[in-house]
Amino acid sequence: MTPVTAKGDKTAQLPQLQDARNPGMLLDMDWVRAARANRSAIERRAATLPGRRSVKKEFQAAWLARAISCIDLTTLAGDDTPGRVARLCAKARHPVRADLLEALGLDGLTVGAVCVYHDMIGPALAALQGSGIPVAAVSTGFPAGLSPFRLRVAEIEESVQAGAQEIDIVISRRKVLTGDWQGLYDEMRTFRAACGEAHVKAILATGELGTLQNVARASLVCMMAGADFIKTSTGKESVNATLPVSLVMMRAIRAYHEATGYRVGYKPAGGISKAKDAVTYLSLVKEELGDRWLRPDLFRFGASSLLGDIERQLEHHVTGAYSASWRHAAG
Ligand SMILES: O=C[C@H](O)COP(=O)(O)O
Repeated sequence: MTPVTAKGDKTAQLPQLQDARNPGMLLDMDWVRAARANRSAIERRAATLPGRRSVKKEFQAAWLARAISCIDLTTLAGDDTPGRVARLCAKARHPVRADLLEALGLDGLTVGAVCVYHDMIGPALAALQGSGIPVAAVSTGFPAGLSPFRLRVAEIEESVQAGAQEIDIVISRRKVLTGDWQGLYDEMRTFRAACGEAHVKAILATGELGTLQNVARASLVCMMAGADFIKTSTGKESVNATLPVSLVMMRAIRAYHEATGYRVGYKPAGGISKAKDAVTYLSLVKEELGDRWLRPDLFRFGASSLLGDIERQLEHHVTGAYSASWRHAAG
């Protein structure tokens, strides 16, 4: 077995890099209108990604450990209970069996955050106390974002008050579909202000935006309005995170960084449940945005069931055998 410590990324020991938070800028409609997305070229490029052997076998464990450190371990179900959230948080603290972590030289590895509905912020905070793992709350009438605007803003304020350090808001899809970019900008700006010190992730719900061009434009508008992260999906749309959408959003992030100097984070979410898909996403981030984005302050997976498969793969890396997937139920 190749030790991760040899040449791999010891995620748990990464120094925290502190970038200035994206303050946003005035809405630049010329830039928004100029944003284009060539669907066939993007789909061609995305189709080549999963087949490419961009991660050598000996580094796979290190990449999987990095993926774990970037997971927003999520439960967003109507039947969530404090008990379920406490179990998820225990998994967030110890995402991989201690003997495997020790064998890999990765003591102290945790996930990036735990993501819950507002009602579960308290139980999550209690279960994560002292761990340094932030609690993220979905907000603004998640997942549809169709409750009265005043209530959506109040929901953010209540979640921040309750102790959420990250707020995942949903944008109004109709503002994108009707080309109301000023309306989207104003809404996002208000959400960002309501978050205060809490970081805000803007969920675009890309599966409901119609075109990749709309995805590119909505990404730019949300960043101009001060989003700390842009996120693909709620996990509740019929189409969630995809590689073509990820390419479009990452290129918007790159363009925004080149123009303003500010780094905005990226969070693909929904339907990512296999370790090999996680590695494909990480490779794409590396190629499109560079190594600086391969850290939890700039990259997260929104996932409820990815961790179990990654743990299985790590177990295989250490022991040479696969365990049954039911043994990795939580996460
Ligand atoms: O933001 C996170 C998503 O809701 C998780 O989606 P998933 O359950 O398909 O992993």
